[in-house]
Amino acid sequence: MSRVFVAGAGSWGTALGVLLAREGHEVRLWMRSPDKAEAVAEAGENEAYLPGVPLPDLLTPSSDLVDVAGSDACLFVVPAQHARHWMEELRQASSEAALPVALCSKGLERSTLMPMHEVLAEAWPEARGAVLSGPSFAADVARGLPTAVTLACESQAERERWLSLVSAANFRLYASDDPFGAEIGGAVKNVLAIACGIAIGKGFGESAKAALIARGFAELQRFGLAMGAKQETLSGLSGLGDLVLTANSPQSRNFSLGLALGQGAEPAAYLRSQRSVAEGAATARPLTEKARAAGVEMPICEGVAAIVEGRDGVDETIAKLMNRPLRAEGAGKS
Ligand SMILES: NC(=O)C1=CN([C@@H]2O[C@H](COP(=O)(O)OP(=O)(O)OC[C@H]3O[C@@H](n4cnc5c(N)ncnc54)[C@H](O)[C@@H]3O)[C@@H](O)[C@H]2O)C=CC1
Ligand SMILES: O=C(CO)COP(=O)(O)O
Repeated sequence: MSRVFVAGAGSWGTALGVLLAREGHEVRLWMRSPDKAEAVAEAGENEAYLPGVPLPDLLTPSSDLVDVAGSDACLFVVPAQHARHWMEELRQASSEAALPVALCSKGLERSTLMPMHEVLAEAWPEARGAVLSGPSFAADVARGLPTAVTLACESQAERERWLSLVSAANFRLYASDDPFGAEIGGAVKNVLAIACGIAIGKGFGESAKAALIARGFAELQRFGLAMGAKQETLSGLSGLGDLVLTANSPQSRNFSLGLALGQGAEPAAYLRSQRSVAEGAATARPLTEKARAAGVEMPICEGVAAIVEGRDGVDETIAKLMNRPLRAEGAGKS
């Protein structure tokens, strides 16, 4: 039995905490508010983020960051735009310990354009980072439905430790030595899922969505390869696998955001009305800035960035995409 600190008690942090506690690990599920931690403990359930899932006895809700100090491992599940601050806090609370930290958040930091493992390297340099990513809706994992995801880190010994810690009967981990590639897939697919939601919200139908998935995947590969990710990672669970899941289901917050935008919702107002995070909204711009700096074209992601930031309307963006010069298919340069 290990002691695991789960930083972030949204739906995914709670589902992962429940999974580990069911496997016999002692879990501290950290959230910012002491009142909320008390209410969750009393209810025996995280009603706000994962309703209907009883918390196992081995899971203790906590608002105390110092609990990280005695832990064997940390799952980091705080939304990407708040990650740096909480990594710095965890570093202090853990006495700068070289704790194994699995990054489970999917996004790029807006102010620096960095993926989470680069943020971790700056904010908590002693931590030993890994990436846990793949097609996995929190509600599915919490219900014990069969799920497979990627666990990526450079050290083989660390990978093996993570695999034995986090694998469970219906939660299958595949090992990868490409943490950067695993992160890129998760960050980009959220932006593409918004595009697919928009297509459905506009009433364009399944054929249009399939075209967006295929051309979006070409963008994901172009960008990932230019950044040094491995092709096998991009076409694996954390890339193509998660794109297929997220781009096809209203269970996805990113897809649902797109659906609402396609039906005429105003981006900022819609985002303000949501308790849950749709990471693609904040990641779209840093992603496209990073791509442009690397000379990689990502027209679908550019369109999403313009729409969610209110710089362009849905109809204008679609017209621009459809009027691009005709070209050969393939991931290529553009
Ligand atoms: N929900 C899912 O099925 C999955 C989510 N993820 C990723 O996990 C990460 C967390 O998402 P969810 O657990 O779904 O969150 P959520 O959308 O269920 O809840 C948002 C969480 O963010 C917290 N939060 C808001 N402002 C904050 C701040 N300033 N500092 C710290 N925390 C703050 C809220 O308290 C809440 O716990 C995201 O990067 C998401 O992409 C990854 C795989 C699956
Ligand atoms: O990352 C996810 C599933 O793998 C969850 O997707 P959403 O954040 O769009 O709900």
